[in-house]
Amino acid sequence: MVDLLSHHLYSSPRVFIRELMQNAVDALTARRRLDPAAPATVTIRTGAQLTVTDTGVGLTEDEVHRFLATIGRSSKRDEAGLIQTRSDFVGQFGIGLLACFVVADEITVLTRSARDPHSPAVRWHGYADGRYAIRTLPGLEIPFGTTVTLVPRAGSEEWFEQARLTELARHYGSLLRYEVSLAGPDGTPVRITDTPPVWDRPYGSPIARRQALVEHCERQFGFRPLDVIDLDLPLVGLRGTASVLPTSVPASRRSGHRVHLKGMLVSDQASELLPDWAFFVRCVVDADGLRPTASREALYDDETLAAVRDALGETLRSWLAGLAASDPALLGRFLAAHHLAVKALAAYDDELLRALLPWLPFETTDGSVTLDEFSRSHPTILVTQSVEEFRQVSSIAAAAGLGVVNGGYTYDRDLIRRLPQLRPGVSVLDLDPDTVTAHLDSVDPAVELAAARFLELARKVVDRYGCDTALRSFHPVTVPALLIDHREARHERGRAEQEAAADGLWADILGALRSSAPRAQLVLNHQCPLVRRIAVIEDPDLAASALEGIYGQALLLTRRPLRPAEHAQLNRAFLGLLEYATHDGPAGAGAAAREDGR
Ligand SMILES: Nc1ncnc2c1ncn2[C@@H]1O[C@H](COP(=O)(O)OP(=O)(O)OP(=O)(O)O)[C@@H](O)[C@H]1O
Repeated sequence: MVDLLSHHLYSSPRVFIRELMQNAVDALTARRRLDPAAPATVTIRTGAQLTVTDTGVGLTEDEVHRFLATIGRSSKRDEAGLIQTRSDFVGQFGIGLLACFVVADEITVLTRSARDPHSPAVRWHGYADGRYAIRTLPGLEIPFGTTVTLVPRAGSEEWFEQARLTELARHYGSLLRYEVSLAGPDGTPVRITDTPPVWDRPYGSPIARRQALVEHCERQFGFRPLDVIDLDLPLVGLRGTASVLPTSVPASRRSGHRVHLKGMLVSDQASELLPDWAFFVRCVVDADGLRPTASREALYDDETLAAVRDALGETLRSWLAGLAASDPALLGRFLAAHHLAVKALAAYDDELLRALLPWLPFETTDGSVTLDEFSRSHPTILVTQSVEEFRQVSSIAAAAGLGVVNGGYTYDRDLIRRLPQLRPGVSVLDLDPDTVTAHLDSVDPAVELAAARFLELARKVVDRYGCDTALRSFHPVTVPALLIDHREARHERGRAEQEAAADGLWADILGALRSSAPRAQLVLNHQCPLVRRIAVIEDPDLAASALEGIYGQALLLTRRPLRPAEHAQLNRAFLGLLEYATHDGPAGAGAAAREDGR
């Protein structure tokens, strides 16, 4: 058991100093309960051996047998042996001292109980193989308290080196609530504790306090925060700060928070302290009411932790909502870095959305603007389902005066859809192909009639690809045609292709899935000079090849990945046109172009 609990429980030998400091501090807490005026110091001395001396409650011989010498026993539980989360003690499991066996073969504890002033001091020797020996020392001149001595095992000397030990003791113990100091071989003590914590110190002014918190964040996390938010949950005795990162970090590179329990650092990587969406802050907190796991290296994931997570999330949420009113410039800088996190949050929170709506940027046909701004010029907002759809229609829709928002990014579509609840008078519609075509100018009936033969041919050519044809007039004139297509139409084409390639039962099943999805539409642009020229080509084969080319180009304009059948179509169209451009016959396109000087 000694081996299991010392070598296998902890992630690194370095925790032994944390366990020693923690036992000393708990002993001081127990002594102060007996005598609030008792001295309360912990002194660590290192050299050939390490000693940790406290002026704490000490142990009687009987207690040494019961608590120190028995694995899993602790004097820090209640009468029934239950762990009291809200007690003042850090320890609770009765195994911490065993961490010392990672770096030493032998632990010596010299202790004298303040609880029973007439009982003599006791010296206990514990060995890594589980044996122990006890000796009582006559006389009462040894002061109350305890000294633990470790002699480094061969190979573990590095952990006893003064500089390393100072750094470790500060890492774990800087917020411990009693004074801890450390002296090296020359005997000069340095302070380990740095209390009260930076957020609880008295300052001359709020500006001075803020400056101190900013500098503290720079030291702890290495960045200058946009803002520092106070965290305070009296119910679990939690206090601390959340520092707002100045730049965005990918959610996948999220790092955790520094959590102290009753002053002792439990983890500097605790990500479970805050909700997932709060990846824009790094926290340092000290709490009384949270529980550590047995290795004291992580937080125990219980209901209290869940409630703390919610409550801290609420603190951040109200900070955000408050910022809109108190410091819009800061909010602007914050959103420039973290709008994705805020959108994630606003997607589930009406109040926050209402507060932040004027500030959240969206990609629209008017550029990157807020929805409030956008809805002023476009009371009907059209939303695309995907980024490709947006790219495909945005220039044409903008030219036609339509207001389109890119709904393809995570959260954006959900947020836009909630806009009418918050801004009555604004309507939000999904952008479908019919909406776009309806807004493109129709051509004069006479023009349409004149182009009837060409349109008929176009219909025939693109029908093969499950697509309808229309002739419209729109800007920009350099675009010969627009392929308007939605997801269901693409899906239906894919299904039809599979059905054609399949046989027997499978074809029947696919046939049964046939849907009446709206067909894609190739909208030819009558404003485009190229289309006008193609419309009057006499040779039907050349006209068909040109239409194949136009369809292929419109397909490329959609910027979506092409399916094998679409690649084949492009290939055919390209080769067909090359064929015409290069063959020598009298009706050859190359010859025609040469003749009229083009
Ligand atoms: N410096 C000390 N002064 C007084 N008693 C001590 C001291 N160190 C250890 N003890 C006694 O030994 C017991 C066992 O210590 P140990 O560190 O193994 O466990 P713990 O502190 O109770 O719990 P945890 O495993 O959570 O650290 C303690 O409960 C305490 O009674």
